[in-house]
Amino acid sequence: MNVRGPLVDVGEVRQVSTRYGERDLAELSVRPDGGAADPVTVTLWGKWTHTAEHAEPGMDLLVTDVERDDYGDREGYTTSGDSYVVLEPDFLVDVTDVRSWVQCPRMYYLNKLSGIPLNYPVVKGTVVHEVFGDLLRGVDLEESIEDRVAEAGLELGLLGREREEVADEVRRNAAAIEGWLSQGRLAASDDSDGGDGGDDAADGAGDADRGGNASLSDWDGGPDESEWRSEYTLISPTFGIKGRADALRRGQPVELKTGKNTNREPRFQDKIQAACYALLLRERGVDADTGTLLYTKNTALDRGEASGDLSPAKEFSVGKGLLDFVVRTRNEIAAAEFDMTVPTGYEADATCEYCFEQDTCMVVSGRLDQESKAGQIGQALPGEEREYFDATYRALEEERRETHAEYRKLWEQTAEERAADDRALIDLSPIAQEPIGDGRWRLTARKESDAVSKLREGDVALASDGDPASGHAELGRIRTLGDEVVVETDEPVELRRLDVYPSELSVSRMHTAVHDFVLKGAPDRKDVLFGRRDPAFSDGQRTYIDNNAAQNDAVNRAVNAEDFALVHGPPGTGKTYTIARIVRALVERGNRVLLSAFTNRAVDNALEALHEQGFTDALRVGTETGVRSDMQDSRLVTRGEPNDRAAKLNSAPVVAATTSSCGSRTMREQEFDVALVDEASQLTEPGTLAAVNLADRFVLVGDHEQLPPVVRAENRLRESLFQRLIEEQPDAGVMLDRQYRMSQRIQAFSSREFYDGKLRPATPAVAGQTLADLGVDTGDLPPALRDAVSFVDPDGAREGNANSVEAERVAEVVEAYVAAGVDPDDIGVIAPFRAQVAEIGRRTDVTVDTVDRFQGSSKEVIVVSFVATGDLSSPIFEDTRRVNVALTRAKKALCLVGDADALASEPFYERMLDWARR
Ligand SMILES: Nc1ncnc2c1ncn2[C@@H]1O[C@H](COP(=O)(O)OP(=O)(O)OP(=O)(O)O)[C@@H](O)[C@H]1O
Repeated sequence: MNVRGPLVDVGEVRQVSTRYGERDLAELSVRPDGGAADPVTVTLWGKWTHTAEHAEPGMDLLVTDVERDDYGDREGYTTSGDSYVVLEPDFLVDVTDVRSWVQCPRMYYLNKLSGIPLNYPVVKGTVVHEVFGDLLRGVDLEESIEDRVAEAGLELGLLGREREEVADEVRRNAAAIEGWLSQGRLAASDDSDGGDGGDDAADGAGDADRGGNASLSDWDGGPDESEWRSEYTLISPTFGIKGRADALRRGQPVELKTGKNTNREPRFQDKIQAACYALLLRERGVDADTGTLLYTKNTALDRGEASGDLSPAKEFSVGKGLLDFVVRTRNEIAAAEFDMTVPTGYEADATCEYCFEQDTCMVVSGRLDQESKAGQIGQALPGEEREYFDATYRALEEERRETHAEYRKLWEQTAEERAADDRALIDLSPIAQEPIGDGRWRLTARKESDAVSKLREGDVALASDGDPASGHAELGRIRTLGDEVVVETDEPVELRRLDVYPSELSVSRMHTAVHDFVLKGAPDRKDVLFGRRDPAFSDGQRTYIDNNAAQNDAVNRAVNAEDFALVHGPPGTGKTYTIARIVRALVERGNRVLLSAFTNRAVDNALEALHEQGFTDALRVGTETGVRSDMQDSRLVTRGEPNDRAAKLNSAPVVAATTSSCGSRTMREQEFDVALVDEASQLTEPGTLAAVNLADRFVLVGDHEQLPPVVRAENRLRESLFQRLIEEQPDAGVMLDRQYRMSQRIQAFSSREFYDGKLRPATPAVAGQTLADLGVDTGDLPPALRDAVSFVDPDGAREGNANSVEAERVAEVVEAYVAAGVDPDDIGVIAPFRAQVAEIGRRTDVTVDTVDRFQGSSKEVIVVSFVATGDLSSPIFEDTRRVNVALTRAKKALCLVGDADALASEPFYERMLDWARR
């Protein structure tokens, strides 16, 4: 049995005499059942006392396979020979992090701060891994090399590498893999234990039946002898570890290393990595007892004592002792992250002089004034910068924990619960798994029900055979989401379920952005952002836009900014139009511009506005699926001839990319004069920095009265850099005050409540627009809907997050507009909860969605469903900024559907009601 719960007390480690001799033990007090039960004592014996040294009250502890050990009338347990002790099992540590922690905990920390930079060993390593996967799938070696080198074209080009040179090097690495693979195949067909070095390995020629491609499809945890699987995602709920194994061979982990190792034994950290996967496999009932490391620079297949052991594959057996060590190491990481302690390096016995990271390590500890085994160099940063760094670091780690909580739901919730929570589409019926080139697979399934979820086309999601935690799951991008579901993955899976995948990538990229800003940022930039100096502007006023004074001011402000400028754009005020004008003005002055935004949609819109203004010399950086189809011609294709690809990017005067891709290793190497960031009010401060770091000056465009940054944790990440700066430096901003979207009647409430009454229609035509402009005779509408703003009380009842009576009424309202002659495509419905979106969606064909999906778009007619009835004990739209977005999407008619009594119970909604009923 297992014991799990929060720790109440952690005893000292002490020695006792037993009949086996002197042994260490530590007694811990735990409240089982997640803290619900009375405390019990758990005695940790032997090496598990190491974990006791890292444990502290408040942490969650799991001890598996305990034995009962009551003491007097006190309930007690003790570790057995089979036990594992896991600290904070809900904190998911990545296998690669366990590996770097084993090398040196400080290396783990530095990797987290600075991410993986663009360098040749990393890119080459990726190519070799891809080729390895291809070989396992039976792809011809030369074909694979050519393909994979081309795939890395842009990165190789940016690193100044020639295609042939790289191909040769990859070929040399692949030779070892190939030889070893064919040897494995021979051994397997011989029914011998295979894999070990042998003289009969010379036959390295490609062979069609290698790779087990046909059998890749339905491996179900019971691997048969000859099977190979490449890249396998594993998550362990018990041990709190996740990772992606390079390959599984007959259920045993194989890790590929693009290096040389002439010792007989694998490197310790490599062994640990493979052992992690063995542990994860064991949890799934696979008897993984052997790990294999494949060193691709070990070219000879024989063992010569003089030159060291040159066989590429080194096997080792994975015993309980090694697995225990893996778990203990993982516990050290979980404990350090619990306290958010910064490692010093003294935890490890690594020798700093031999470490590649020594210089970086010393610089970081010097600047942040951290204790470090390697020592410090340089002067510490000013106190406020170190405080900023620490506070943001913590906020990001809190966000990571929230992401892990999201992961946890993958196994804590049943499939049905997840579906009800909109986090998964379940019960899909698999139709096909087809290879589509580039080693990718297209999975197709039928969605039998009309279930909805948070998932959207273009999202990355976890495709699985029905059980994402213990079954087979692969990450993939959703291509189609209708009655048929199409997902593209790197590996084939029987598509029975699709889950929301909480990626940690954004947390990692935000860490890097903060690191680059604080540790590598220009002092001048930091002076203004830390409030030590006001932002400067040069003089000169030109007319860029002659029919809108605020927009013209904004362009001038942006062009003259020596540090930064802020453009505050309420709904429909021509933000995108102004952005395009700013970009052109900057390019005319000889500047190189980064055009960025939080979403792909906004980036594409800005690009479109540039095209409309006659400027087409902008390069769109993004994935094929992320970029809108009509912008594909502007997209940078990363595959191809390295020099050519790099030249394309390096020479572009304008590069357009999301802020998230600004954190990618290729974009981090780019330099710009100005970064212009749209939707800046929806970005966290580190998220904005990812773009801003790449340029000398920046312009942020946003509206802090609309949607705030989307983050899970309740902390400082919720305030955008845009909002902070507009409050600290209002003079650096210009508010666009003329809107081109809504009629006077519709915009009045938003203008008054959110913009001090300063927002006004740009022209009389905008102010006076009505449904009659669409050829609708308003006399054909029911009297209640004839005004441009109307209110309907359906007298429904909220059940959970839905209100079916209200949904019915919303559908009737939509019908009435359609009957009067409004095109259904011109109507949109907004509801606060996805349950209500689904409820309404079942009753109408017009677009129905949540506010978040409507930001940045508009419709002639908008119907808003408020759901709430009775009182307003739980917030309807979370905060009023969301209501602002909902109410400002309509151009000519807006109908609010809700419970008048409930709305009237809160002043803000009461004022809204008064306006709507006027
Ligand atoms: N100075 C201008 N003169 C004429 N039309 C303009 C001007 N500025 C903006 N517009 C028009 O107003 C409309 C809204 O502009 P735009 O799409 O740039 O708004 P936005 O502020 O980006 O909207 P959102 O609030 O959705 O982000 C567009 O049709 C645009 O062409």
